[in-house]
Amino acid sequence: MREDYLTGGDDSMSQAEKEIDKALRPLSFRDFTGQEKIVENLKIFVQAARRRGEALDHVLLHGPPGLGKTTLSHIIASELDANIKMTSGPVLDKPSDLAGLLTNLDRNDVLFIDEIHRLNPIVEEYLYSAMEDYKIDIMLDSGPNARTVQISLNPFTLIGATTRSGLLTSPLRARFGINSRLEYYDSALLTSIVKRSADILGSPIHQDAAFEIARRSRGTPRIANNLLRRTRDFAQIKGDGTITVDIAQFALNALDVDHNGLDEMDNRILNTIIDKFKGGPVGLSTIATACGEESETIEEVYEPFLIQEGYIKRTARGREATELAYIHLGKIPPRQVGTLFDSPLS
Ligand SMILES: Nc1ncnc2c1ncn2[C@@H]1O[C@H](COP(=O)(O)OP(=O)(O)OP(=O)(O)O)[C@@H](O)[C@H]1O
Ligand SMILES: [Mg+2]
Repeated sequence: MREDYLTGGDDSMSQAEKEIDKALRPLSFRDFTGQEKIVENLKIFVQAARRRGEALDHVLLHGPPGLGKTTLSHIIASELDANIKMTSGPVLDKPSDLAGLLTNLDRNDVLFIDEIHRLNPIVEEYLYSAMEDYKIDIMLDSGPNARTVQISLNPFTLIGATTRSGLLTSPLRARFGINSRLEYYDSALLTSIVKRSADILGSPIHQDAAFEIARRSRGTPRIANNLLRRTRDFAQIKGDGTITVDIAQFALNALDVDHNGLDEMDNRILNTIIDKFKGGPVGLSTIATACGEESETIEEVYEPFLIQEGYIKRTARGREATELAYIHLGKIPPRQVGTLFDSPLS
């Protein structure tokens, strides 16, 4: 499989970190832990497409960051024995950027478009005929001589990834034959991911330590791997290199990951809703301003997990803190405050 990166990559990571990240990335369906139903289906679709010698149907992968959308896309291409070209929505400025990519695809190759919800609408429209009929219009010349010709493309598979499937237009969404939503991972799955990663890094880890990291990773493999790497640093400096549960707890506390796995921003969001807005309901942009974070980031990264774990509720009037959020922060939920003062004698 050949991989072409047309995006700049994540500049926030050092070269060494990128290398580690690459080493930890599962390369086949077999290495990919969890998301069982999605993987089982994809295996069948990939096998069937291969048997027919056809391109796999277009695939949309959506779900919160760090759950394995990019990883799965690479795996799909590799299992198809196809090349993968990678780009992302905001990078494709005009139709000609997309045309350049599409005309360079070999038969049955994969084109991966990350953040597909951020495609320019003109580029998006241009994509429709490419996805549907493997055909695009190309503009020749300009001015009075301008004319368009239609050219045929090699059959290809588009894999689109997004953290915000709600922002996709319905015509685009309808053009994906396979549509999969990745879910948060449970602690057992994350424990095995942590153990596999520790193994690759050559770091001895105790089972209860792997579980501790897993359970405090917000259901997300990327976070689990990051916490493992940082914990490994603590184990090497403060211990003998073995990651024990004591080291894991020490490291996680030092990293501001609380006992339920909520990080500093999660807690700031909950504290804000409760202390500044009486528990809500309060609008997203108001929370964002009060927390000093982008609304988009809160909605994409923090909120889905806080909702899934039952700390906040989304109502028509905004976000509300639940009783669990009060208890988590050691505060008295409003309903109980009422009952404290409602003396049965009065
Ligand atoms: N199922 C899995 N098993 C093992 N490791 C995984 C799994 N899913 C993800 N990972 C690890 O987590 C990291 C993040 O995954 P990936 O980059 O695929 O997430 P993503 O969904 O594309 O995130 P984003 O929305 O931020 O682009 C990968 O580098 C990989 O090492
Ligand atoms: Mg990704």
